[in-house]
Amino acid sequence: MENQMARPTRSVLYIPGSKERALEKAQGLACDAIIFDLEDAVAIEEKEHARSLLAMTLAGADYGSRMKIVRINGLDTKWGAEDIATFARAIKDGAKVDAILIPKVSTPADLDAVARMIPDVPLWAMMETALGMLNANLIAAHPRLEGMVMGTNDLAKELQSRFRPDRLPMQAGLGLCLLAAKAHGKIIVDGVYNAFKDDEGLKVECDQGRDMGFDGKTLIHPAQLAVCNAAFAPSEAEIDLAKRQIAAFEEAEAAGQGVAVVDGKIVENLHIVTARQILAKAEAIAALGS
Ligand SMILES: CC(C)(COP(=O)(O)OP(=O)(O)OC[C@H]1O[C@@H](n2cnc3c(N)ncnc32)[C@H](O)[C@@H]1OP(=O)(O)O)[C@@H](O)C(=O)NCCC(=O)NCCSC(=O)C[C@H](O)C(=O)O
Ligand SMILES: [Mg+2]
Repeated sequence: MENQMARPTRSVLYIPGSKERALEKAQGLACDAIIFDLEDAVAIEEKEHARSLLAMTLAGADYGSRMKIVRINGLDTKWGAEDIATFARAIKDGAKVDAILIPKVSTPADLDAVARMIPDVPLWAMMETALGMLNANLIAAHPRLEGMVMGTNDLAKELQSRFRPDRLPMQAGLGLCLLAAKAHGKIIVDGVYNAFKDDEGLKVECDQGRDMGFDGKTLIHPAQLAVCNAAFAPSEAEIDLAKRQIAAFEEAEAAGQGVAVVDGKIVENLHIVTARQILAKAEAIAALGS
């Protein structure tokens, strides 16, 4: 929870590393984090171009406080090793990269392999294989891991499941990864909503992810930012309730009581922890100015 307090990750926008205009536009978009993608969003014939364009962009462009995450190709592809070598060099030379995101992580050994090749940079894991779901606890425990990203498209492909607005087929995987991330204090963001012109469907999925406890959601288009930022920020009602709970609890404590009652519901010490987290998150978002 510490990471999340310090740096909101409500909206995490994918940008194909090959798209110069999108790379430029993102410097002014209201996203908390960016995944600069070299993997599935980049066509095979553009892989090398995307890698060098991205390394050059991250050496010079100003993405402000947005977290900058580079998604490499897997080490089982012909581009993975050179992606890592390029960004290890670029970071050494001053390129601003906050984390390297590894696709299709199935075991902690997948993280070890990259960790050996690029020291000192936090690693993030795409959680998108059936084996990855089953190993989520071991993956989340990895000392170099900072964050997890649900890859619901690849997971659906492996499961041979069908899209449902309630995401019933995804629930086991989402739940396992969420439990693992929370148990080990890592950031975890939800998968993408493919229908980028369907704001209503996006809102339903954002609300579900927020209700479950995700720290934010990955997105594929700038048009999805506003809905997502709103869904993952504390609402006015939540902020108001948190303040009233803290005040009521402090009053109860001063009177020698361990429990207060607000809006007909009990408030104990543990609820105050949540209330303070809500206020801290609201403050961190306000400090971003978006
Ligand atoms: C989905 C898109 C291909 C749509 O692109 P396009 O037709 O160009 O959209 P628009 O014309 O509506 O774009 C309007 C302007 O916005 C800019 N733009 C578009 N997308 C982005 C973006 N992602 N980031 C920044 N800026 C963006 C355009 O340049 C236009 O700008 P302007 O010229 O000023 O008008 C496209 O959105 C896209 O490629 N999205 C990303 C797709 C992607 O990254 N996919 C891979 C990740 S999903 C995944 O695989 C997750 C996981 O691994 C899993 O398994 O689930
Ligand atoms: Mg994927």
